[in-house]
Amino acid sequence: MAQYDALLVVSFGGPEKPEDVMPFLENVVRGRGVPRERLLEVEAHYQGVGGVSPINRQCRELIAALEPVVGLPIYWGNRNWHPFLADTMRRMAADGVRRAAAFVTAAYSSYSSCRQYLDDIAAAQAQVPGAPRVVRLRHYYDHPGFLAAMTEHTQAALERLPEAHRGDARLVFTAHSIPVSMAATAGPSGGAYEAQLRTAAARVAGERPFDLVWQSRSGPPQVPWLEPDVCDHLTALASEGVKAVVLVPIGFVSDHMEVVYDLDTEAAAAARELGIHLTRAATAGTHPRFVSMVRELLDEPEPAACPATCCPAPRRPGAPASRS
Ligand SMILES: CC1=C(CCC(=O)O)c2cc3nc(cc4[nH]c(cc5[nH]c(cc1n2)c(C)c5CCC(=O)O)c(CCC(=O)O)c4C)C(CCC(=O)O)=C3C
Ligand SMILES: [Fe+2]
Repeated sequence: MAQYDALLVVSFGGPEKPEDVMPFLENVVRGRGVPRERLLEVEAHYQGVGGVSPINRQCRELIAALEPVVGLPIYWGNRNWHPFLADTMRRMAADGVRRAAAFVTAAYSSYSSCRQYLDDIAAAQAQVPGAPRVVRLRHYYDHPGFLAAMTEHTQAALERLPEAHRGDARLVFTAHSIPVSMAATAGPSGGAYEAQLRTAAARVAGERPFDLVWQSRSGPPQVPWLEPDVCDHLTALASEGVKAVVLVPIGFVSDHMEVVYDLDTEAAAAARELGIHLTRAATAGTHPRFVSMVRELLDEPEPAACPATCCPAPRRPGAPASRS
């Protein structure tokens, strides 16, 4: 069993009031070539819900659920909004933390879902004299705790469909789209983001047929991203005669903005228009098996660090090679 003296929860971060929204978005897209129009559109999604992303509250709820289970002091730091990782690192150093385990709220390999978090942890450590050592807990997309939570939530979403449609409803798994080039270099030998998602989706689907599609595309339009988009896929399913769909956001671990806007607002409207009965499975959130998974990960031997070559930062013409 590895010995840690603290757990560090590392997340994306989100705005908590209307004035936070633009500075948060600027942090997310700095040097990323996301068109201004796309940014203003996304700003409107956040302002439409009062300028408050659900993600910080969800992190606090996860930490509250972890507290009685992990038996360690828990710290929390974000990449893109308060509490920022560097500020948290400073507190950890002041509290005398020497060796922390990091639990990242992203389960899969890719630059955006793995390496970028590691780079941001390292950048925060570099800013803080006496910063603790940080060991990132392993990827957990195939952990029985994560899969049990998603399987139970998928079953519950199936049961929310009208009874006559439950038998032949299609399971449609979704994850954040990423640039095709980023997908190609994900993990130690490439393609890991999609392969891991497919593994997790197949385990949750069991005997049922399923599809894996993409959501929340960003970036400049001339750059290819993973397709099909979930709304286009619903259109295709409707033309095949599919009458009921359960959306399963297997790519995320809480019901944050990408889930409540892109699925519960946009995809739900598309389904209504197409005459498809649609329900959406909850993400892992604070499901007890997801919470106990973190404890189990802490009890494992120290995981090997990712090879330095995996999930490289994408080359972005005109942008600095790396932000951190
Ligand atoms: C793989 C992946 C995950 C899953 C792994 C993980 O969870 O980390 C994820 C999660 C999230 N993405 C989020 C929000 C945003 N992502 C953006 C933009 C981007 N995402 C990307 C990838 C991912 N993103 C990429 C390649 C970009 C393009 C810019 C770049 O190359 O980096 C933008 C910019 C505006 C736009 O959407 O165009 C926003 C606002 C939120 C917060 C939700 C909330 O506030 O509740 C969360 C959890
Ligand atoms: Fe994102």
